[in-house]
Amino acid sequence: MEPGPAAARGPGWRGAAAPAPAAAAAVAAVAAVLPAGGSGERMGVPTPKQFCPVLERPLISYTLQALESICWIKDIVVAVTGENMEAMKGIIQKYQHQRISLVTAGVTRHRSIFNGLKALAEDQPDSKLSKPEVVIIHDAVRPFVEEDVLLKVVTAAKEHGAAGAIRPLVSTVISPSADGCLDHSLDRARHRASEMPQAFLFDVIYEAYQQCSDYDLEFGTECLQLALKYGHVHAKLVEGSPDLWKVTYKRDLYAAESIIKERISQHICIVMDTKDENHVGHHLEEILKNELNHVKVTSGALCPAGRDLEQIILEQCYSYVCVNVMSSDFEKTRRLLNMLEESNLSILYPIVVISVYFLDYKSVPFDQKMENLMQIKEYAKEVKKRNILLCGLLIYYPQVFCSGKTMQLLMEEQNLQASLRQGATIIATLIKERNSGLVGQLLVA
Ligand SMILES: Nc1ccn([C@@H]2O[C@H](COP(=O)(O)OP(=O)(O)OP(=O)(O)O)[C@@H](O)[C@H]2O)c(=O)n1
Ligand SMILES: O=P(O)(O)OC[C@@H](O)[C@@H](O)[C@@H](O)CO
Repeated sequence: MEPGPAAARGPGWRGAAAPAPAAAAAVAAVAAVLPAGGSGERMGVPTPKQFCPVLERPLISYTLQALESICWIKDIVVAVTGENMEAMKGIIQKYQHQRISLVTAGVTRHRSIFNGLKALAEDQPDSKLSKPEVVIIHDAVRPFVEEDVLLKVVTAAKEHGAAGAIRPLVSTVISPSADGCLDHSLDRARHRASEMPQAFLFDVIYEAYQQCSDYDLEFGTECLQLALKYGHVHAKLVEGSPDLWKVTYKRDLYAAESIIKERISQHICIVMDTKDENHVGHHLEEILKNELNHVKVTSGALCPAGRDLEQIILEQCYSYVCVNVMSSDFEKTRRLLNMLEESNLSILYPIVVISVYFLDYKSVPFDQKMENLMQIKEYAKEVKKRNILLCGLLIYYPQVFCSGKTMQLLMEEQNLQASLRQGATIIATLIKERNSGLVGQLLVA
């Protein structure tokens, strides 16, 4: 077994690990076993699905991050095949996962889980981990597991001996006859789908696996059934959320990527160095707030010393709009990128940085400014290596607003509003899609 290094953090992590909720603190010790030794045949690709990339990061890393962000889970045991052991160690190292121990998977899911439990049992010669009171079993390919459902199944397992998450059935379950016709169907309203996480008093599930028949180890798919059959324990069933589904087919990877993109696009920070309420950046901020319901739009300054910006970075914001007015240099953007790189924020999720230039590109000669703006291509290539997606956005900002010539002011006001609305639409799309194919591009509103 290989313990892993210190952890990286992602959305949902708030600085020092949150204190354990009272109910969890009532459980003496909790560990988790993650079966991750499958081949992912139904995914239809050579790479086992737990290692398939989602936003250029292996799927299993999201599940590890979800579990390691919960401070009352003391140890996480992951079962992987021998041929994937080095790859798994590399993932733990790259994403700085913590409290991870690796064991060799079995040829079936139940055998993998059993190997994970043996690592936690103190009756094994090479066991380095202490036996938990309660053990969580969770498929490594179910990345969207939240603390509340884990706490519910752990608390229920302490009382009942076993507990598992369930979901309403989407399709009706039927039983075919030998000749391939309908024999009977089950009343869908009286049945549920068994999902994960599940939790057990360690002794209940470990003894069940030790008594388990070879047939059950080979063909079984339900841990709760083992606790019932061999331990006479009727597991408590806990309603789970829709996001607990198991990534099984390719479509599930697309769904997982969409959910992750949606989650990290919920907060946009407008970076500008002014408190002037009439600053055009504040108009852009207002339009973004109106365009994007349920998205938090805040503003942060790079100086003095970017203190409030540092707080926004700590709050795990992954989307930044850096506002430059009547300038085409990179100084502001460069300083923002330096702060983001120092924060290590982009280890877990791609950060989008949009460098916005308000320029009167209809009346100001383009040559010099354009040359500066084209630097973005090279700069973007550089920061892409650190998972930062940088692109530029040119928003038409008539000079009349600077010279204050009121006679044209009204005429140009509508043009500016149109540009700001189009700019906000482009910003929203770039942040939502997080398409690495657009890095280094200069878009025009
Ligand atoms: N011998 C096995 C088989 C499966 N699993 C794990 O059990 C979980 C759920 O299993 P499943 O979705 O069936 O994964 P695969 O067996 O990889 O998928 P398939 O049946 O499509 O091959 C996955 O995290 C998988 O890696 C495991 O640890 N050991
Ligand atoms: O059979 P699979 O390996 O695809 O899935 C294993 C489990 O996730 C599945 O059986 C759930 O119903 C929970 O027990």
